[in-house]
Amino acid sequence: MSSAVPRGETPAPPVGTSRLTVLSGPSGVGKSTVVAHMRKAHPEVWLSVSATTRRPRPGERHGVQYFFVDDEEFDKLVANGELLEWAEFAGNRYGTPRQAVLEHLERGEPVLLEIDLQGARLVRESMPDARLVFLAPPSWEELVRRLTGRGTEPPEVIERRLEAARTELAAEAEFDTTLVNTSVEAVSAELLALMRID
Ligand SMILES: Nc1ncnc2c1ncn2[C@@H]1O[C@H](COP(=O)(O)OP(=O)(O)OP(=O)(O)O)[C@@H](O)[C@H]1O
Ligand SMILES: Nc1nc2c(ncn2[C@@H]2O[C@H](COP(=O)(O)O)[C@@H](O)[C@H]2O)c(=O)[nH]1
Repeated sequence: MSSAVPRGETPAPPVGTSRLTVLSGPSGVGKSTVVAHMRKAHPEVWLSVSATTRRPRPGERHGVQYFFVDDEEFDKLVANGELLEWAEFAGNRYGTPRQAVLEHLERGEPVLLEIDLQGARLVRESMPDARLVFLAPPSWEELVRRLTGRGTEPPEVIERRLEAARTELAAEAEFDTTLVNTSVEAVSAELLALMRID
């Protein structure tokens, strides 16, 4: 799949990583929606803010949903080893800032990464204690409905994301757990239970 080629990884950190949870799943399945719902009730769950070369969507703010950077800045983050993992997804690059993740893990806080399949694979290699959770749609048709209905991407980008989704759905067995996002409330509770948060 041309839009989803693993690109980058840096060495394993020395801290305990058992409080690290990685949430992946196809674009539009509802990862951000579930995480936002969960964090409303449990703000103690620390969510990593990724860097991306994607343009902000209406309402997205630098430092909140993402650190929006240009190609040159992203190159520097990679060159300086500042990313725990990074990948190209549907024409843009995305990466997890390393330092903040390690600091929160060192404090023993629950840490959540919301990243794509390639990133999840890289985290599994560098931090094998991390818990990998796959968020699946109730059906392919519902995934298409959600991604299209969100209205944030033009048709050609939706096509690229759906192409990536086929690969991601085929990789579900690589994850420790699958949660099916039929209900945001139910799946948020399941995720909290997996993270052992009351
Ligand atoms: N359980 C659900 N039932 C119905 N609609 C849902 C559900 N969960 C999320 N949605 C809707 O699906 C759309 C996509 O959700 P969201 O943006 O959270 O997906 P995502 O997995 O974070 O996508 P991406 O990977 O592209 O960032 C949104 O319009 C959201 O409101
Ligand atoms: N490998 C990584 N993937 C990431 C990261 N941050 C987000 N993502 C994933 O990218 C796609 C597209 O996101 P969108 O906001 O443009 O819809 C989605 O699967 C995200 O989970 C990251 O740091 N690394």
